[in-house]
Amino acid sequence: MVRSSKDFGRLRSDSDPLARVLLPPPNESPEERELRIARENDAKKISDGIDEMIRQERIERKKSRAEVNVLLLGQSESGKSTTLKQFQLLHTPSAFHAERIAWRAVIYLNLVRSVRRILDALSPEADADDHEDETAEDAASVIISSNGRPPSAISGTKVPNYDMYRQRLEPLIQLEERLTRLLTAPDEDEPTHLPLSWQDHGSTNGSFTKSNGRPTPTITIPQNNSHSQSLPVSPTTRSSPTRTPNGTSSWKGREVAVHTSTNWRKAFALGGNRSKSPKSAHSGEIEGWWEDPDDPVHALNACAPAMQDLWKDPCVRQRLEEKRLRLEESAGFYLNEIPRITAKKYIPTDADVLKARLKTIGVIEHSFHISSGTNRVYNGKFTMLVELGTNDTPGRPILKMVSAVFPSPQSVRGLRELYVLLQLLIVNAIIFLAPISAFDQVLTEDHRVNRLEDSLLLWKGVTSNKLLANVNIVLFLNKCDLLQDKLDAGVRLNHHMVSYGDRPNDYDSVSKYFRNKFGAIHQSVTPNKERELYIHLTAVTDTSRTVTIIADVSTSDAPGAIGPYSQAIKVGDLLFGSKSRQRKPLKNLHTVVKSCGSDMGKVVKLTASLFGRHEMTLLPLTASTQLRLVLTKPARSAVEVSRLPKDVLVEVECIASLK
Ligand SMILES: Nc1nc2c(ncn2[C@@H]2O[C@H](COP(=O)(O)OP(=O)(O)OP(=O)(O)O)[C@@H](O)[C@H]2O)c(=O)[nH]1
Ligand SMILES: [Mg+2]
Repeated sequence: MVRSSKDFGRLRSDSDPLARVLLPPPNESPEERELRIARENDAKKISDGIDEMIRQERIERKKSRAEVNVLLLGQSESGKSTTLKQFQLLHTPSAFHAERIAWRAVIYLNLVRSVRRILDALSPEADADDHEDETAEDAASVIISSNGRPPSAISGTKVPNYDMYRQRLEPLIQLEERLTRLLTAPDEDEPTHLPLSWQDHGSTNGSFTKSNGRPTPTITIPQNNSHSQSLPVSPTTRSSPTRTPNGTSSWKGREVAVHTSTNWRKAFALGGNRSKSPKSAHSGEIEGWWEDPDDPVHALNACAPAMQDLWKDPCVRQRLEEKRLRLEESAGFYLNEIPRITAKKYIPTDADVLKARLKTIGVIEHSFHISSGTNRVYNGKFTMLVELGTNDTPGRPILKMVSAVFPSPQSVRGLRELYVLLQLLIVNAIIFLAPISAFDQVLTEDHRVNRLEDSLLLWKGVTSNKLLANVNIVLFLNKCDLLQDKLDAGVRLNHHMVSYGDRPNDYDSVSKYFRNKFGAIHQSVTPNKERELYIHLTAVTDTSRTVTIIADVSTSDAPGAIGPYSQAIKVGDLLFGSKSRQRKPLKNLHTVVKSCGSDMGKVVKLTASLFGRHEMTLLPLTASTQLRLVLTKPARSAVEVSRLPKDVLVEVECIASLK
């Protein structure tokens, strides 16, 4: 018997509530039907296009072999995974978009964790902890003082509604546990393996349990021992230790980390087989997880008003301020966007995915076929970016791995990782990330160590390494956006780093100081005095800024090259402002394009990208000037530049002179 698609639709709808939603309206006229079918065909075309792009990328990936290996290094939360995501967004956008839905669970968990951190910080038990901790911290302040705690943190603003908030938000505490289990559930390929409970991991601290001979992801639960080598718990300024209301320590404060050698995205797709393709976002297809009563979105959605009330409560904010718990700086901060994130049909945006925090354990690698650009090194070649998880084995594995350029045996978890690590033997370039906003933060695993000082030590270890003497190094002084906010909020660098002295506490001076400091360390310890160091001031969560830098990494003449040190500084100045720039408003954008145009033959690269500031700087142009344009609106080419309205102001900066 031949059935029409309508029949199939009706049959499917009996068992599938989603299909019912997709059924054509009962009294559809022939014209409406035609329109609907045309709409559906269009949607299918878009969807097929995406599938084809993904397929092509896969084929490309299989055909090519990695020819350029870039290693991402830096302390935990320095931004390595985020940089990887930016590369992915730039070079394999379809794959990036295809994974957006899977990040929903991580974003939910990040949001729920922020709420719980507030509740924990407001709890009466937290005040008792502050009493205990302060003595330890004061004693521990050596060269760089750790995060001092003001007396107001101990007895300060009371939050009259605390109990009410705790009660209204109780479902979120359970949701946190559920999401953690979901995220750390084993692959679908292992249907017989039950999700591991947190108790199973209590003492594993990143070790792996085997199921059917294969590794399964674990929740890493660091110990609170200050000398332990375990993971940092808190991403930002130290927060109160996590306690349950009765004061016993809780697993819930621990950061979730999933080993990357498993197909974690599959595990992340909420609802298993009911997980939805991002196609639906483009085509308007309705495949709603919101129809599933078990989906976490319902608990979140129901708690959204309570979350909003908590976050908007002036007493709460005052108390957090007193405790110096700056959640805005935290990894995975979504509290300012509660209604959007908790909406039933929420689909993460690119920016949401970039902000999402999931700790990396093990080795993660992404390969890109870089076909744009004119340089002879990267053009048409396959580039592999490798991130080394920092804390999965005791004893700072980065330094161990890098100094041996080979892992310790226990850090190799399978053939795939072994393969990746073998690739490291032929590493061409290192991107080292140092989050310079962290100057007032301490490592969670050791409250005596300032995070920035830890980065400097790591930097020294990497740059002094003899085996890496001929590897180009690109330094990302990262989280500049947070640095700027912090300095604007009046946090003083010299309170935490005495060597800064009485220099001005503004962004330009501070960033210059850090550039010089990292540069000087490299200069003094590098075994290869000829090696060029490329330094960028970055905010890798910001796509428009990072794209420009990534384009530089991918298109310069030497592997990993961005340009000589002095040149890179100017790139940073461009992105974040420099006193030395001449400022001159420009009335007509075409003038800029024209004046560039006359030198076009000599212009090596003309880059344009989104930039949020309505101002411009124009340095004198000469016949041998390389130009960079940073626009107030998105634009990807000079052609687009000339199409912008005449009154749009741009920033133009000379970044180097051609030899
Ligand atoms: N505001 C801001 N946030 C950033 C920046 N770079 C990274 N982040 C955020 O910081 C958090 C940590 O970044 P990751 O990329 O996960 O850090 P990582 O170095 O991979 O950390 P591990 O996997 O633990 O080694 C994420 O939530 C990022 O979104 C930045 O420049 N600015
Ligand atoms: Mg990571």
